[in-house]
Amino acid sequence: MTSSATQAPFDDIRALLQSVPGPDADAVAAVRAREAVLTKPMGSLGRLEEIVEWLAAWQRREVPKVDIVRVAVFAGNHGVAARGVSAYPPEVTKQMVANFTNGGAAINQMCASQDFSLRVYELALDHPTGDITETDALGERDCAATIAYGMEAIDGDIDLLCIGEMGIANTAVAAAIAHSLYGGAPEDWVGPGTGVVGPGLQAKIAAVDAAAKRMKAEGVTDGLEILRRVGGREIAGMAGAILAGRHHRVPVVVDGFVATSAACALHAVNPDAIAHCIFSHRSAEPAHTRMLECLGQTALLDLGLRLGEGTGAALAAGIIRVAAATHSGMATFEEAGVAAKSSD
Ligand SMILES: Cc1cc2ncn([C@H]3O[C@H](COP(=O)(O)O)[C@@H](O)[C@H]3O)c2cc1C
Ligand SMILES: O=C(O)c1cccnc1
Repeated sequence: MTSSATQAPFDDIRALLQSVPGPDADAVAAVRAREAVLTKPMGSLGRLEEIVEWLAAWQRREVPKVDIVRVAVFAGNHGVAARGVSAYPPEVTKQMVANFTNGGAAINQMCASQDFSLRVYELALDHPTGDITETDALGERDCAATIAYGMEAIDGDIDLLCIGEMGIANTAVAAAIAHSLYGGAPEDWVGPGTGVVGPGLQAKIAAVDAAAKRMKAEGVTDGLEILRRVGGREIAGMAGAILAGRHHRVPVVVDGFVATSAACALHAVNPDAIAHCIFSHRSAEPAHTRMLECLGQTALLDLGLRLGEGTGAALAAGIIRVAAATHSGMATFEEAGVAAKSSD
């Protein structure tokens, strides 16, 4: 036993990451058995059928349901924003949080129109993280506390959690995480984000390069360490929400490029820790495709989205809800008096 005096802030999180429960094989078998007798040709609902199996595995329900959906948006500010790596000024983070509260953002409409609840987690917006080109974004205690705070997104009775973010400059930070974890060239991971071009784009490439070089020079390869040193509070919060979802039978829909970087950090520690996650969409941020490849994931949608805020996740959750309702509501061949397949 480690005594509390010698315990490091990340110890509990590492223990949770290494003790993730596996899928519910009985629930998956029940879904497959029912799928085989529903009034449609086998496999004809394509990926929707896989989604229902995935829900069963992680909700641990033989008949999955998606009645209560929550969207959790984590907001943070970044020291590296001062380097001009975004097309927008850092004040926009706080202003957009107010917009969320007042119901004016894109994610508000997507939640309202689908009857999803929206929670916004403001993470020390007046205290930006350290500039990752020169120093660590967060101390271990601060990062661990933010991950723990993110775990609260799972409280109450929910069937599905969508995670999203708001934080000016966070596509640079997500790129720094990916470049530190997966190597390559900084240009492989840097894109326009909110629309940065010219000198701003060059500054963004230089910042991501410097952050990843710092990790290389210090020999840092651990996912949680990379998250705290070149990541940010909203990304740590999303990592916590993903981890809590797994331990509380709540599957998680991960939004675009920035949200995926939180999954990358966890995946680097334990690849199985994100098996209960689905990736909502392929972001128009070019490096998202490469990031998804590193995780071995295929996103559900490809709509040219490049917003964040959980918007892609909320759209995907609508489809996931329909997949569950279709599976649970359909009649079997026997119930409907429809002739089953005549031959193989
Ligand atoms: C008005 C506005 C609303 C947003 N909603 C999400 N983002 C998105 O853009 C930011 C990341 O891009 P970058 O790294 O280029 O700053 C994040 O806040 C992300 O959620 C927004 C950005 C803006 C300007
Ligand atoms: O895909 C994303 O998460 C994204 C892309 C651009 C800007 N903000 C977020």
